[in-house]
Amino acid sequence: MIVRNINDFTGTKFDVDTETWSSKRLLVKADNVGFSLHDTIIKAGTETEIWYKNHVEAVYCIEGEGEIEVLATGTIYPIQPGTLYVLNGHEKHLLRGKSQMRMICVFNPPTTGQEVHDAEGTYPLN
Ligand SMILES: CC(=O)NCC[C@H](N)C(=O)O
Repeated sequence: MIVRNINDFTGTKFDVDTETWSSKRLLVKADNVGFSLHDTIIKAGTETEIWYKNHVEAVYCIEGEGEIEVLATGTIYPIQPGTLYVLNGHEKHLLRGKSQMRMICVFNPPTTGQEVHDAEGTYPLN
């Protein structure tokens, strides 16, 4: 059994900060549970281009407002608390935070916990 508290992640190597988002990786590959679980903040007024070609990501918004644009189609979905989106087609997308958003993210396969997006918006397959 694993029991953790988000407060214990602040400033650790599993607390990753970038220009447009920060993310605490609460469960990672080394935990051997088959997925990773992240508590992510999308910063207000930001846009991030993302393409998880090696992962499926499920994202559940619990705070804030924003939108996701699917680049292949131009379709825009609003995001608000209670919205879930799942990138089960590895969709390349733009994620926009209108206000600061807090998202609970699940990755399969799991991340190591240190990932930041490369030039394509991708995380490597570890
Ligand atoms: C929602 C999203 O994809 N944000 C980017 C960061 C990612 N969730 C992560 O925690 O690595």
